[in-house]
Amino acid sequence: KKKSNKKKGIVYINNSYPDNVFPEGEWMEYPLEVNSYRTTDEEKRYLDRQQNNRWQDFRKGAEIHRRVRAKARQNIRPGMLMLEAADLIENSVRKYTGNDHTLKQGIGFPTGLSVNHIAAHYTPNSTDKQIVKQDDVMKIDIGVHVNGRIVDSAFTLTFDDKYDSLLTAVREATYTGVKEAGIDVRLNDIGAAVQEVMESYEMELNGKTYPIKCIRNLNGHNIGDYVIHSGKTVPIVANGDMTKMEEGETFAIETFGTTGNGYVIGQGECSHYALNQDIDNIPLSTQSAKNLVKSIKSNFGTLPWCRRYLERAGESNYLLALNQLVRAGVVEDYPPLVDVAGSYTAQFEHTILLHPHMKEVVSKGDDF
Ligand SMILES: COc1ccc(Cn2nnc3c2[C@](C)(O)CC[C@@H]3OC(=O)NC(C)C)cc1
Ligand SMILES: [Co+2]
Repeated sequence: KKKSNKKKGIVYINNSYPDNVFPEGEWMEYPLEVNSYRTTDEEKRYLDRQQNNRWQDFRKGAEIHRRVRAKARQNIRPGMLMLEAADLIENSVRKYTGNDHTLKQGIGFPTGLSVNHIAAHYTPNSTDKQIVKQDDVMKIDIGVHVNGRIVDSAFTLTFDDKYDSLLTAVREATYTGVKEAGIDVRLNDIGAAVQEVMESYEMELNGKTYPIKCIRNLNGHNIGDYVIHSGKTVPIVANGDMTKMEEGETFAIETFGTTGNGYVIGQGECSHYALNQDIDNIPLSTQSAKNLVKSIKSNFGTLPWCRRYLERAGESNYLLALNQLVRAGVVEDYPPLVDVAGSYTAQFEHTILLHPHMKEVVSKGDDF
């Protein structure tokens, strides 16, 4: 008799998909007729089938992502601690993946809950007393990974419809980026198309009119196995980058709109970190630093993590050693990225898969 894998409160997603075939995302034609002289449609489909396990991993992660973000939208409310909001999201991912931050499947990166002028890379540390407020513009950026295939998708949550034109501007700009993306498309052209849509919007707030700008130093990015940012950045303004997207690549297409300067700087207490690649021969001066690297490698590998996850993995009094690792270049720190105080920033993001024959918006849902 098969041992039931139903531990208390865990609903493995596999029970819903016993044949391990997961729902496909939204299929889109490529904008450019991909130079088909290279391969026939038959060859393209054959090529695609070779990566089926990889595509299934992304689709499983995306199905979990849709369920988790729906729960977030239904349950996050003003008056709640940011810590409670983060736990709600992270426990939901853990419920569907049945593990806890193993390298097999689970949380893909720290749950982003950046509000208002803070655009990205904020998640509460354990001592954080911040409360969700009625007027907040909260960017909920959730990562789910299955075998290192990271689904990176985000939306902006508000509790007041006065921000709706900012959210519409960013949602339409992200949809434009998703539509323009494709094999052989130049990254610059995506940025230009996004910028044109974003900057055609304005927001009326407390009797003042704000033009909506792109945050020009935030970008989308390609995604590698266990690597959230694997080298290519997708600009959200025209930036002259003639690099092309390539077949088989995975991209996080994200745009950020703002009523502020349209430029972010790193500021405030850091929560987000990730092991850098090729760090094995960087000399470490203290035993505590050496022990901490071992713990980070075995818990997260090169996946991004935050202080709460390190504590959950059993580390304490780690801050001095962590700062040594950051100074040595072994660990990268990602402080909160902020526009000017008093400004409002919004984000929408999807993960897209560049199959040989078609583009799949794998994180697409009926919400965005
Ligand atoms: C350490 O935890 C993380 C989590 C997610 C990412 C994924 N990412 N990589 N770059 C970015 C991102 C975010 C979090 O999506 C949003 C914006 C940011 O864009 C950007 O251009 N940033 C600078 C180069 C200025 C990276 C690290
Ligand atoms: Co993201």
